Amino acid sequence: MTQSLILSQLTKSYQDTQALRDVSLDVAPGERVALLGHNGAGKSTMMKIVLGLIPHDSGTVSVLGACPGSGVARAGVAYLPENAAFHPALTGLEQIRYYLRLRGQPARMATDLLARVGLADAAKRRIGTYSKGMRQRIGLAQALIGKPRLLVLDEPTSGLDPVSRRDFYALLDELAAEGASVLLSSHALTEVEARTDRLVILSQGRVVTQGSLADLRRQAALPIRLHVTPRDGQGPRLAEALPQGRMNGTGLHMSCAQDEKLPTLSRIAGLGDMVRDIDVIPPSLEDIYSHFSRRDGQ
Ligand SMILES: Nc1ncnc2c1ncn2[C@@H]1O[C@H](COP(=O)(O)OP(=O)(O)OP(=O)(O)O)[C@@H](O)[C@H]1O
Repeated sequence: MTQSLILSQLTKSYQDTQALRDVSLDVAPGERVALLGHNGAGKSTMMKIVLGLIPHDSGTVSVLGACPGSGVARAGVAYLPENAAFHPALTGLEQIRYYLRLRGQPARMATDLLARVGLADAAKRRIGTYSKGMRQRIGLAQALIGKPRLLVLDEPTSGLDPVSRRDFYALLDELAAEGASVLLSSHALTEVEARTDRLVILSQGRVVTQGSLADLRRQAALPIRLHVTPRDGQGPRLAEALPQGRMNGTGLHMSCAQDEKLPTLSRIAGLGDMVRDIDVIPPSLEDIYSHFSRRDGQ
């Protein structure tokens, strides 16, 4: 399968700042990839290079099999900037019709695009009266013009409420199922954990790790946390039987290495009627992200 995006040993410096160092990354058709990193990690620089807005210093970039910024790449790539600005006096319908005309597409497609992003009811209202989430949806409707094969989305859900975020990711799921590739940056770790296929952690311009959450979890090999709830009146006995744990008002908290999980669980199960319940809490993406960022000296 031809990859939608291939970055190979990409570097980029601005005067004395090295923004990207030897970055290699592929995105396949239908794949949703999240780019994670602290402020200044190089996410926007990477996106600008993919869009053909700035040149890179060395390495290679293939966007839909073509050079970034070429006719083929521009026709197949959509971009949603973090703070998309629109004309406040235009209605959503007028704004999208305008973009359709610019892209040489029939203006009548605007109604369908607005319905797709959940703005059918607000289509005839001025954008100046829209909430931030609604403006973001206008941005997404604009990005969907011409059925893009690669969507580049810079912090697309910042400032959206939880329901709008869920709707946004549901729409990305549909686009990915139709074969579109998605490269998005985000600081909202919990949502990308559940809604993307692969995570790429960028730190100081370098890819420190990438993979599915399960891959990253394996690589990080962080301890698993266990929460053991005692039966009524059994707390003191449980604390004595599991001295490595820490008892608080809700139960006993302890942790163990990944490869100790099953033996530890069977030991706890062997405590019989002292135990009411066991919760196994794997490391979250926040834990994994901090682990890799710390390892990189941040
Ligand atoms: N035009 C520029 N001139 C000089 N330095 C720049 C320029 N643009 C970015 N940089 C520097 O390059 C590095 C990477 O910046 P970039 O904007 O790509 O990071 P980012 O990961 O997108 O950050 P954020 O999460 O804050 O948007 C930073 O050190 C930044 O200061």
